[in-house]
Amino acid sequence: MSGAPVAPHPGPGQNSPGQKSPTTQAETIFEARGVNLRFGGVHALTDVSFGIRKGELFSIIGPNGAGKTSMVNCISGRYRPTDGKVYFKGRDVTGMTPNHRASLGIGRTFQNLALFGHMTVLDNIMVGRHHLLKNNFLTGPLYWLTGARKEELAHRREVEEIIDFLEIQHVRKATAGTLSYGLRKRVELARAIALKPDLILLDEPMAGMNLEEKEDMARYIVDLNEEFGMTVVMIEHDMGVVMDISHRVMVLEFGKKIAEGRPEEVLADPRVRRAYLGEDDEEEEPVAAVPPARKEVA
Ligand SMILES: Nc1ncnc2c1ncn2[C@@H]1O[C@H](COP(=O)(O)OP(=O)(O)OP(=O)(O)O)[C@@H](O)[C@H]1O
Repeated sequence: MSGAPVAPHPGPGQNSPGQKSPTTQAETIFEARGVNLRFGGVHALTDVSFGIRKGELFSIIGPNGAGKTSMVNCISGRYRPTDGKVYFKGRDVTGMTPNHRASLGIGRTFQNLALFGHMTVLDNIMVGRHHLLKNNFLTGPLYWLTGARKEELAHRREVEEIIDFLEIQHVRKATAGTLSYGLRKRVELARAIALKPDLILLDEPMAGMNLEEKEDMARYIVDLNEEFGMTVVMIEHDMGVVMDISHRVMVLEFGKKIAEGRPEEVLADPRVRRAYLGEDDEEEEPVAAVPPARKEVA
């Protein structure tokens, strides 16, 4: 375990009555310690520390340029912190490549769609699952003897389950590039789930969606978290959705963490109101009307 920090977070009593509590005595699945990230003179992240609990739906919010994508890239391995450490399942993964981290269980979707537009939905979802297959080109010729066929069938079954879960059966044979934006986002999510990550990073999963598409996507994300048991880390600009479905929220501003906590705590935080939402201290209005859907789901 290399002296890694897997201290349990304080759990009981942290959540509102009735709210599902994955955080109760949950272990930390990811931890950032003193992360700094610089691009020349730009300080994208300054001394950011936080922990994500196993089974949690954790959101990162902040104004444009606050460092949200930079932080997610430090989790996925796309960026390496200039200083500081990141830990996944108790292992120091700071120096690991994105592929290595993916093989340990970190999956992601992108802010801008990254599908193969000329391939079918099914093929897009199958891509990348190869590292999950035990049989390879050496055992391939012994297809009927080595269990490769059985493995392929099981593999397809799982992909079909994901297709059912995201309700994209009707487009499974369609070319990805021909689909509506909302559907393509869903296919991208399907592909990320197909890698069976323990922690999934969702970069603006609802960007560019209409209200109905957003509601659908929010439901899929909650189900993914609750039914598939995946830890979810989400960047999302739609505050209503973030506050509605997240267990905890971290707020960044100019690359620094200015708040972290349950949605209601973050909403009430004067620094968040002032800095992120541009409100005066005297302002009495609530920051957002937040329907308690998350609590009903529980
Ligand atoms: N590859 C890069 N090279 C240079 N500067 C970068 C790079 N990536 C991010 N930055 C800078 O780091 C800062 C944080 O950017 P980042 O994209 O992480 O913010 P963000 O909160 O995700 O913003 P947005 O909401 O607009 O996507 C910005 O000043 C940005 O210009």
